[in-house]
Amino acid sequence: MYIVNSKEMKNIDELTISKGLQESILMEQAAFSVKEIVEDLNPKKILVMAGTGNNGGDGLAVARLLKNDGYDVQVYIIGNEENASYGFVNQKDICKEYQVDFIDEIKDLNNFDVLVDGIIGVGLAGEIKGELLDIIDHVNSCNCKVVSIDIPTGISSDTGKIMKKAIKADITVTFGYLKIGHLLYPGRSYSGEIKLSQMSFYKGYEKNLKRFLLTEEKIRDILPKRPKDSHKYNFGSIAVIAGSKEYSGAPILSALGAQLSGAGMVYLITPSYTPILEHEPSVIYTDFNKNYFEKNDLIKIKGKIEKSDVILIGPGIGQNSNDFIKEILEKYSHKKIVIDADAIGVIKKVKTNKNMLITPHAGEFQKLLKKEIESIEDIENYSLEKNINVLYKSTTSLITDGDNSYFNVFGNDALSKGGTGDLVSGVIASYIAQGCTVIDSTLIATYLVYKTGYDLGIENTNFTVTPLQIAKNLNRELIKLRGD
Ligand SMILES: NC(=O)C1=CN([C@@H]2O[C@H](COP(=O)(O)OP(=O)(O)OC[C@H]3O[C@@H](n4cnc5c(N)ncnc54)[C@H](O)[C@@H]3O)[C@@H](O)[C@H]2O)[C@@H](O)CC1
Ligand SMILES: Nc1ncnc2c1ncn2[C@@H]1O[C@H](COP(=O)(O)OP(=O)(O)O)[C@@H](O)[C@H]1O
Ligand SMILES: [K+]
Repeated sequence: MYIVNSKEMKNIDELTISKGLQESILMEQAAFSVKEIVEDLNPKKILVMAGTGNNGGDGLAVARLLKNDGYDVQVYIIGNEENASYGFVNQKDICKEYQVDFIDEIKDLNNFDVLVDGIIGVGLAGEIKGELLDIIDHVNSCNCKVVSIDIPTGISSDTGKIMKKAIKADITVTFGYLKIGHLLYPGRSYSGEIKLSQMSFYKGYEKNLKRFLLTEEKIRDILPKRPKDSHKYNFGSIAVIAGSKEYSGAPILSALGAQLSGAGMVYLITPSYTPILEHEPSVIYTDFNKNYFEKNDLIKIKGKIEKSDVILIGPGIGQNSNDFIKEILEKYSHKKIVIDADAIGVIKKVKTNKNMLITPHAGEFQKLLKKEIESIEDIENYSLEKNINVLYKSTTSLITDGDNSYFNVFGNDALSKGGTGDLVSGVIASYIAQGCTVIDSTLIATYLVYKTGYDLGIENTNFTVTPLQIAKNLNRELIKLRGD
């Protein structure tokens, strides 16, 4: 499913209109779908708040459709009508013909049971100012159900950020395509339930789109088949190079993630003792009885690394092994490498390539970027400049190779526990070993871990789910995906 930004949406609108489909037809389609959703709320008294752009035009059309069906509806216009869009003016003229009731003052919003937010949509420019600030406060403090048209007023459709103030919607009805702002927090929570309505937009533009929502359907398409006539080396070998005296649990979660999701051989190499074999005896285990890896340890593990199709480096490795990590990244840059946790910072010092994936959370990415992340483009541009694949881990995770990006929205707070990331990187390495591309492996792994965490949270509570429990239950999603 495609995701667009405001510029792409504008281009799609314009291209559709250039094909001969009039703007008023699109507006009627948009308004009709909003009207049906408002009707489902069984409202007695409705207020449509209309801005003076096309989002307001949609709002006016909704008011007219509701009025025509006998609903008690009033319209309040916000903004300067001198600069109104043609769509707004046209809809206002039609509203007058249909005797829609306009009010020029709102006293108590609690007199209405449904508010329709047709104030500003994807045309939001800059921060909210002036009288609208108070109106938004008023809307957010009332008890009515709020239905936002296209995107809640005040949420940037490009970043999901609140542009000073924003309306908190119960339902957002959006048209044709999801916008980035619906998927990234805080926009994601301000949007409430999102309803996507079909429109007659010209689909020819879709070839230019490069952002997608990760769906179960996509995972079904890319999940590898396991041939019956096979042996362990058909499913790849992984060298998990992880851990330190301080963090001996992280390697366990990574190795379990790799072993319990289908890899053929998992070598776990840690500096200090890690009781992995108590969890899973099939892992091939080595440690060096020391606190952290040093550069000269490389010679001892060379054989295992060279036998492996994939290297996973970083979980629990600490800050003292940077020279060792750098050496591995340089020497084995021809192999697929998943670079996680403390190993991520080391990529600043090496030449990177598309065999590599980094898996930073927001804090780790900020350190790489040396500034706050302003938008999805910051992550995509970094991926392009560094020529590296990125899994940006957050409440909405982004998976990108710089050219195409996927949003994963399956996770929730059941995952907000130390160790979830270690598990994710292990599962990613597993699917790379099984022959999937780095990006597909990241899609599959994040889907499996997040969805399993989500489902376990429903059964047990999000308080109690642990990464180990998720690791042991990865089979559940796989059973569903296989269709057994
Ligand atoms: N043109 C089309 O084909 C379609 C457009 N649609 C609607 O049109 C909307 C986009 O319309 P527009 O491009 O006219 O833009 P909007 O109506 O979303 O926003 C522009 C209006 O908001 C005001 N505004 C912008 N930033 C502001 C700020 N910071 N503070 C206060 N006021 C601000 C502007 O003065 C202008 O009146 C979509 O979100 C959607 O609702 C739908 O009807 C679907 C079809
Ligand atoms: N509230 C949340 N909603 C969705 N995903 C979450 C949430 N909290 C954590 N996650 C996911 O859980 C994982 C945590 O990874 P990370 O912070 O690296 O953990 P660790 O380093 O302790 O193993 C990431 O994939 C992140 O996207
Ligand atoms: K809106």
